[in-house]
This record gives sequence, structure tokens and C-alpha cells, in this order.
Amino acid sequence: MTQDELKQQVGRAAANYVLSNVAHGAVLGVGTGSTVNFFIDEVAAFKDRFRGAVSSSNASTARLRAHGFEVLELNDIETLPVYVDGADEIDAAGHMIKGGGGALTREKIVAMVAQTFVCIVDESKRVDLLGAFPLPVEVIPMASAAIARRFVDLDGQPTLRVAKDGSTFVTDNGNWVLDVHGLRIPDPVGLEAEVNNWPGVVTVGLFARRGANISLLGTKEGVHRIDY
Ligand SMILES: O=C(CO)[C@H](O)[C@H](O)COP(=O)(O)O
Repeated sequence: MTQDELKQQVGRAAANYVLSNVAHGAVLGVGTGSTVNFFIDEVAAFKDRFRGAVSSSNASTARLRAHGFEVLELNDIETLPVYVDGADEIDAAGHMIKGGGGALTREKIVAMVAQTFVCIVDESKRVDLLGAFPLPVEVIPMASAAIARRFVDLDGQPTLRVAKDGSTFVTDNGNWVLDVHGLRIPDPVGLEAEVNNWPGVVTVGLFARRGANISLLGTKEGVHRIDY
């Protein structure tokens, strides 16, 4: 199976999960990325079962709307039963690196409100130690060099993310992203707390304090569900 086929398989499994576990008329929390795109495409056939969705990015909002989903403002929602999102890495405790698509800040906000975080990944994302994937950090532009120096002090190699056209990548919130290579992260909860405290950091792409509750892992042998 190709990686895309594994992603499609978990997208379908996540659609089945929400159809079985989320009450009629509820609002869905929807993440960002190619795996989530498969989820959106699969769940769209059942959109009338839901009041709508809260989205974590402009890209997911556009895809949801193209399918006729109502996209609601998080400020108008009190509870979200489930948030479905992908990850760049996930460890045995459900801690994740996220932000490969640059949507980490809104993803973390929507995840904070949700009761259950369902992480959908193909098996290549499952790791014993976080950090082989460069850690995305959304920063206020004027702080980027100062924050980069702090990561160098931690033996990381930060690079400023560049868009496909060669310009500096800008998030949906108007900020920049540092991708920090070469980190080994044995204490993701501690590093998340530390980096969160640095002035100019908007969001660090460690989702550890609020990790996944469930992962649906796409493998050649089928989808494995892991509860944390
Ligand atoms: O965090 C994310 C976007 O900010 C994505 O969930 C993560 O990058 C995984 O993406 P994909 O499903 O395309 O592999």
C-alpha cells in the first residue's frame, strides 16, 4: 500500500469513529493536512448528521465548505466532543510533533477545547523518541532570530520556513515558522512548557501536555486503534 492509501484508510476509519461516537447535531473539530483531507472527504457524505465543523486552518475551511459543511467560529461553540487531526510524529504516550503544514496554533487551540483528540496517522509517523521530524515553532517575526539562538543553545539547528515560491512562509495568523532540526526530545511535556515561556513564541509544535487520547494508525495489516 502507498502512504496515500494508508492515509485514506485512516481517514475512513476516523469517519467511522465519529459516526459511531459523536451525537447527532454535534460540531466536529477538524485539523489540517493531507490525512485530514481524506477524513473530510469521507465524512462529507454524512455532513447532515452534524451541526457543522470548527476548522483549524484556512485550507481545511475551504475544503469543508466545498463539501457543503457549515464552518463555525470556535467562539460560538462551548463544547467539541471530538477533534480529528494528523501528526508528523507520535510516540507511545500519544505525545506528538505537529505543524508540518503550519497550522499548529489553531490546531492547538481547537484541540484544547475538544474532549477527545483522535490522531490519524500512517505507521511511518509512529516513533519511540520525538525529534527526528524538525520541530515547528510559530513565532512573532521580530523574535525569530532571538528564538533561533535559544534553540542553538539546546543543540538544535533552526531554519526559517520558506514557502514554495521562495518567500518566507507566513501562517494563517501572519507569523513565521522556525523548523528546528536535530533535537532529541525525551521530555516533551517539559520542553513544551519551556519553549512556551519564551517571549515571541506563539506556539511550539509539541502537543504533549494535551496529547492524543486515541490514535488510528494505518498499517498494511489494517487500522490499529491505540488508546492513551
Ligand atoms: O500538523 C499538521 C499541520 O499543521 C498536520 O497534521 C501534520 O503536518 C501531518 O500532515 P499530513 O497528514 O499531511 O502528513
